[in-house]
Amino acid sequence: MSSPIIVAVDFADVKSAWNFIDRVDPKDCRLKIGKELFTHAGPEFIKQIMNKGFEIFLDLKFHDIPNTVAKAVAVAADLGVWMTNVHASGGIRMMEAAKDALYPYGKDAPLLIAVTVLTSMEAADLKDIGINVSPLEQATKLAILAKNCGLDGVVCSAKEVQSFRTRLGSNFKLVTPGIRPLGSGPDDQRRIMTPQRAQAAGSDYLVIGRPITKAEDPAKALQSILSTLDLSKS
Ligand SMILES: O=C(O)c1cc(=O)[nH]c(=O)n1[C@@H]1O[C@H](COP(=O)(O)O)[C@@H](O)[C@H]1O
Repeated sequence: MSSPIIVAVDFADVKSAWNFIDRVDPKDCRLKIGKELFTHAGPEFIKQIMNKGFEIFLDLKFHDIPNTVAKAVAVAADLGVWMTNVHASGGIRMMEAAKDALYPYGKDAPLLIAVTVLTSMEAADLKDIGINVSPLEQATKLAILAKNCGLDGVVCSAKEVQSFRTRLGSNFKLVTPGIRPLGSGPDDQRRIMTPQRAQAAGSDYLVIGRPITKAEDPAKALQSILSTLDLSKS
């Protein structure tokens, strides 16, 4: 697998999702199933996509008491997904419980990553919820906690990648949504970057949704973004 792209399969229904998935090769991208499609279609749908050879990022951003999150993460591992995530702001005990729950799965455990500061948030949004530091400062604090808890990486903005790479090392996975090719509007995203710049900054995985899923021809949109990336890198 040389593609760094994870497509956010945020379609409203299974038929539209299959229209896209059936036209894509697993070597061109991994697929992220998030709250919308998971709530609609559930684990059976994920099993069907995995049977087609796709690696799945189950993005349910668990954020709850440690016991609840640990149990949920173990169910994700039973499902056999490649990656899953929790909110770092759930705290150290929650992240440690999630990591411990994956211990019995050994090398078959999914990658466990923590969301730092959502890419839809900027300084003013943090201020609204009582956090009076910049997104970079807050994301850095949470990324260090996630690493200390033994997690495999974080979800962050590509704007934070250069700094995180230096502080957190080359093996810590940096997964970046908020990716917008030139000419695509930001939608609700605030800390955005183009695919090429995110890759050049050192992002491991680029999570891309609407620039692909809302395109007239999603499979073609994916190929067009891929053609701008260096596929020998990942
Ligand atoms: O965990 C995520 O995947 C995530 C974290 C984050 O900070 N920002 C973010 O946009 N995401 C997800 O990444 C996808 C981005 O989609 P687009 O904005 O349509 O490209 C969505 O499915 C979001 O749920």
